[in-house]
Amino acid sequence: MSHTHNDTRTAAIDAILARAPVLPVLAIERLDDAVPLARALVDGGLPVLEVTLRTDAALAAIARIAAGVDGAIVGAGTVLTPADLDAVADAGAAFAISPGATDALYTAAARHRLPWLPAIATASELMRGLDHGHRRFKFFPAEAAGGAAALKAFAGPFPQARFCPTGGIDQASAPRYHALSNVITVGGSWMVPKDAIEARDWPRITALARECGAGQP
Ligand SMILES: O=C(O)C(=O)C[C@H](O)[C@H](O)COP(=O)(O)O
Repeated sequence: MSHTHNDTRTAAIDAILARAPVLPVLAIERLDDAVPLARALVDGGLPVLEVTLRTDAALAAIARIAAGVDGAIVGAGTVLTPADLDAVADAGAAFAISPGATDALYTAAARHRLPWLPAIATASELMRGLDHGHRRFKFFPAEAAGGAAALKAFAGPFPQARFCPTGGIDQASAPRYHALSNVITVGGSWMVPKDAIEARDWPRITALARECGAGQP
């Protein structure tokens, strides 16, 4: 693969992820929640959304948000296979994120039009991703895999790599990641509590989203 293609891919991911300090990770059970939930987050200053493929409603939710929520940039999470990559692109996702990476996904993504963010948890996984020409990665599961200290340590040997840490992060721990130069944005679900979605308490979710941006440059 050419350098130009890799640089273009890196720039495409940066252009999306750098738009907000936090990337909400959503598991949408009721399809009718998709649009109001996305609107609540956009209103709270978090326009970039990761809808995980963990629920039956996920693909339709992505399609509805892509078509119906002004200002939202909706991507897909829990992309496990090349078939998932095709499915989320067809649904209208603007990007795709995986909780890890496989050779099959690296190969498929290299030919795919959709910007894709593979995940790593260790230096060796990161080196494999760099070998495939990637420079941007999800760091998952962030808190369990060493937290901000691990990402800070990656900056030494891997200065070209930047990350979206996700997994176990909350409002209290997010600043430790935001303080690192190799963090683009921080992913998580703390601003979308299950009980708030269940109760359709969209104002509460907007308020929690606003707190994610408070104190950000
Ligand atoms: O489903 C995927 O593709 C994942 O990678 C997992 C999610 O990103 C994390 O589970 C979100 O983390 P929490 O903020 O701890 O909820």
